[in-house]
Amino acid sequence: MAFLDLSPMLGASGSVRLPGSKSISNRVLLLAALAEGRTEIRDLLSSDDVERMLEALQALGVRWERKGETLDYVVDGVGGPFPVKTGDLFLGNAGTAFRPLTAALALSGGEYRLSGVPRMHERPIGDLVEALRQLGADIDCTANEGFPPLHIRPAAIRPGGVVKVRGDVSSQFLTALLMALPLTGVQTTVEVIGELISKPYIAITLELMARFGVKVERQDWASFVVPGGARYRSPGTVFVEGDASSASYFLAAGAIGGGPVRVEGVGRGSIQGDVRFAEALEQLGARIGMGENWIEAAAPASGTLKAFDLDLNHIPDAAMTLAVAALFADGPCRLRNIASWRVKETDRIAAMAIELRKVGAEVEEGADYLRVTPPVRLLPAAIDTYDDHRMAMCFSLVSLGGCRVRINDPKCVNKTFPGYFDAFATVAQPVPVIAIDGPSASGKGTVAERVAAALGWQVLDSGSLYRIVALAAMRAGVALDDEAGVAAVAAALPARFETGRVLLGDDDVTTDIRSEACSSGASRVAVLPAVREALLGRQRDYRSAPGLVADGRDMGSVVFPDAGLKIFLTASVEARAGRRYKQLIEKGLPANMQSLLDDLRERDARDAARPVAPLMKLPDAALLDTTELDVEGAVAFVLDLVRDRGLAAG
Ligand SMILES: Nc1ncnc2c1ncn2[C@@H]1O[C@H](COP(=O)(O)OP(=O)(O)O)[C@@H](O)[C@H]1O
Ligand SMILES: Nc1ccn([C@H]2C[C@H](O)[C@@H](COP(=O)(O)OP(=O)(O)O)O2)c(=O)n1
Repeated sequence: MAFLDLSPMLGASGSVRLPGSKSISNRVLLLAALAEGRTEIRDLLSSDDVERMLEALQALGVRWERKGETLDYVVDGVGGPFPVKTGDLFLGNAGTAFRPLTAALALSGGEYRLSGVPRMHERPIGDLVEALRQLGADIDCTANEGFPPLHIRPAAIRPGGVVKVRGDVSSQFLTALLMALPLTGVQTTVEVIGELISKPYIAITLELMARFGVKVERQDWASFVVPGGARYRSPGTVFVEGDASSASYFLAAGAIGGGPVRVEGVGRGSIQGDVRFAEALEQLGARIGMGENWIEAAAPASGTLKAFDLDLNHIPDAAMTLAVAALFADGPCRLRNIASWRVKETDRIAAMAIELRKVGAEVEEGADYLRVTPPVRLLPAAIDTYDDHRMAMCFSLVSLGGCRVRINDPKCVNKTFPGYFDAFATVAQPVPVIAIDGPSASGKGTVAERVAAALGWQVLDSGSLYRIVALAAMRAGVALDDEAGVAAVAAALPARFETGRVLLGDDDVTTDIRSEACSSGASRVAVLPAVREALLGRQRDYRSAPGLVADGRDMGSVVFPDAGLKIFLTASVEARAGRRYKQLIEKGLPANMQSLLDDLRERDARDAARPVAPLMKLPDAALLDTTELDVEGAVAFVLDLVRDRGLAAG
């Protein structure tokens, strides 16, 4: 399974230009297709769901063209029902394509089959089919009644009068019906049964229909009159606003990670209901700024988000972002009136509960609510995303808690936001790492410790972990070439570092691990891939604010490939043997110059030749040869580079 590892972040600030709104993109495409005249659409969203709509329109005889490599399209409207009267349409998991096309095709007088991915076939559409049947449409649910796939046949449509549709499962049924009804040319009233959910999405529908010349008369949110003789007419050019739901991740990043983070493409003038996510964030204490076409969020003055109890029916999609923001609140939070989550790309209430628990939260799941109690400390976890773009985007925010997080199947964001993780990387600042790799006795440990002390950062002596593993394996009687056996020792290693001391269980092994037996043992267990894998997460957990200096052989290549500074520290083998000799004698340990030289040569060869994580100078590492350089000189070299790259704050 493909995954993306996000590093622990220090914070977030900056600015992001949002991709186009999915809701607006797919509505505008359909309206432009049904309208008379040519419509120019600017800044259309480029994503899977929009692709599905474009393919379907083409198959139905609508001519459209993309202007070069831009996000601007031209659609030649067909001025009524679709001209192609038969078709077999695959619509993936795009609800914003499936529902409106179902309604428009049911009233188009042709024979069509509509299907999608397996999850699409689990998402209800019965209420819409029922409403269309009241108009005389002939629609078959070919697998299970109430669910796609669908088979539509030509039928005598009886428009006019009153059509009833349920509004409490998905507001897309009402949207679909309203957008299709002008095809009949007859005045028809739609009455909503049950409390209409997600009203702001209906507001988008009405606003866009009006721009295409059809004004629907609304009485409360209960009944809607589509006028007779109404026809869609192209308004000429339509600009697609930035996606307000996508904005929520960046605004939350600003509120959690210090900020300010600004999103451009939505603002005060937006017709999307999800801009009200900013108000919800404000209730959590975030500081919000807003202009005509931008919104900005920063952390509360107190630094911590306030616990909340909110009815989120009006912003069902952006509300998912609040479930993850709850991890950063100062107490238990409740998200209410979110039952529609259960019929989205996945059962989002269930999925959210499972994944929030993985990072340490206590979660209570109800039919239409979630209660999230934030953990004292976030736990690193691999997050499953359920083919749901919003799950993937939401959980990227965990990294802002200074906690690494793995996102499984990160490409699912392509549904609405293919460049999401790149955009996230432009506002989130990873905890900085200096990776110092090089051969034995080149001075890595000494330099790493001094640099860390100068910066006030954490330090990781990764070699000592391999040494402790070798010692623990020898003590447990596990042969050093028994890969599974040593890996098991490594995975459960009860090792701790305490001010200058190394402890294995309750034993102080500070001196023991420096013995020649442990040095050569470490070098032997370090060639075993399963051992390296077992120590990977443990090493990455040393990365915490304000920064980390890590030394070893593969700090820059494997453990922290995104390190802001990589150093390859080396010296001639004679110089290194001389240093090691002096070091051992000073510690009162036995030492022999010739055997140290032989041993270093042998270990250099083994470290460089092993197939996993071999020792080498990476192309992006700075070379530091200390054969003729003292410790102070080496430390100054590294600190100069830190300054040049602006790696340390202040
Ligand atoms: N640039 C240097 N010049 C001289 N001696 C050094 C230098 N860097 C380190 N040393 C000494 O060499 C010895 C080995 O260094 P150490 O940090 O343990 O190496 P490593 O971690 O690379 O095995 C230490 O006693 C250290 O003081
Ligand atoms: N990141 C690391 C660190 C050390 N190792 C191996 C290499 C060495 O043989 C042992 C011990 O490492 P350490 O840095 O303590 O060894 P030296 O003091 O340099 O001899 O572990 C590794 O493979 N990967």
